[in-house]
Amino acid sequence: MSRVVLSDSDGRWTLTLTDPDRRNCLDDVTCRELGEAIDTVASAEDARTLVVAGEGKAFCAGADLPALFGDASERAVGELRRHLHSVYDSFLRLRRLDIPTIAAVQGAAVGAGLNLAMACDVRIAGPHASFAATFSRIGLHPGGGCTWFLVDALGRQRAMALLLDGGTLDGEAAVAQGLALELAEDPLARAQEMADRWAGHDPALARDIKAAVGLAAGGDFDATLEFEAWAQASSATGPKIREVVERFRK
Ligand SMILES: C/C=C/C(=O)SCCNC(=O)CCNC(=O)[C@H](O)C(C)(C)COP(=O)(O)OP(=O)(O)OC[C@H]1O[C@@H](n2cnc3c(N)ncnc32)[C@H](O)[C@@H]1OP(=O)(O)O
Repeated sequence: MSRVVLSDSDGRWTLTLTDPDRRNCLDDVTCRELGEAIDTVASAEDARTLVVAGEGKAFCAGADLPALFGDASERAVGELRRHLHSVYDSFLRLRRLDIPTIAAVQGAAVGAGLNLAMACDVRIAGPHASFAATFSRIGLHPGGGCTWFLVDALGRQRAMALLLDGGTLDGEAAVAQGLALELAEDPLARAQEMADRWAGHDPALARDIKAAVGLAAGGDFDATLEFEAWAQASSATGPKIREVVERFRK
């Protein structure tokens, strides 16, 4: 049975991890399916938004520890690194999607599962959500972009403390610290409502806003200004802005 289900409603895609008994943890099979699903969305011409969700109690329990690390001590570091890279590459492809992506986090997002949520543009936290950067607690150096994601969302000091503590934020703390956007009783419904709204934009506008925010978050102010200038000029020929301009024309 498939561990990842993809559905499309007029370009508003939803990707769901469907292995609740194992808390949607990630082994090679799940990662391959995740990668294929993300590639399908990337090549869908009608794609406007993507919501990522997990079935059951947990959003994603991170690496299937026995499957990924069970024989780690017998493997050469270089070989293990290549394997981990392929695991991470499968879902970090999410970051390369040029459409807005939203994680609906209803339960625990742990380790690589936290990274999966962080690879989305926005996170909506349910009442039982938790965001666990437990790598150091289980003796692993954080991987899969976790340090970048946390510095980006929390700032250097909080990221450092969370990573060294191997700590967990509940939904409320995640929202207060900027790791999640908001709390919702039903995070999937809220994420889909948001996606419906964003899917109403001209796709080029949404894509360019995402690209500009990406540049801004990368810290390159001049490149952001240059990009915004180009993208704003290019959007200025669209029908919506013309309609608004006409309304104000004397
Ligand atoms: C390269 C990447 C590195 C990383 O990602 S490091 C982080 C690795 N992940 C973890 O350390 C999280 C481990 N899991 C948990 O802490 C808990 O689970 C949860 C908080 C996610 C959920 O707790 P609860 O709802 O009480 O479920 P349950 O009884 O612990 O688990 C249900 C079944 O799921 C299996 N399972 C859960 N997480 C993993 C995992 N990460 N790898 C392999 N199996 C996992 C269990 O063993 C068990 O199985 P059975 O029902 O047969 O007893």
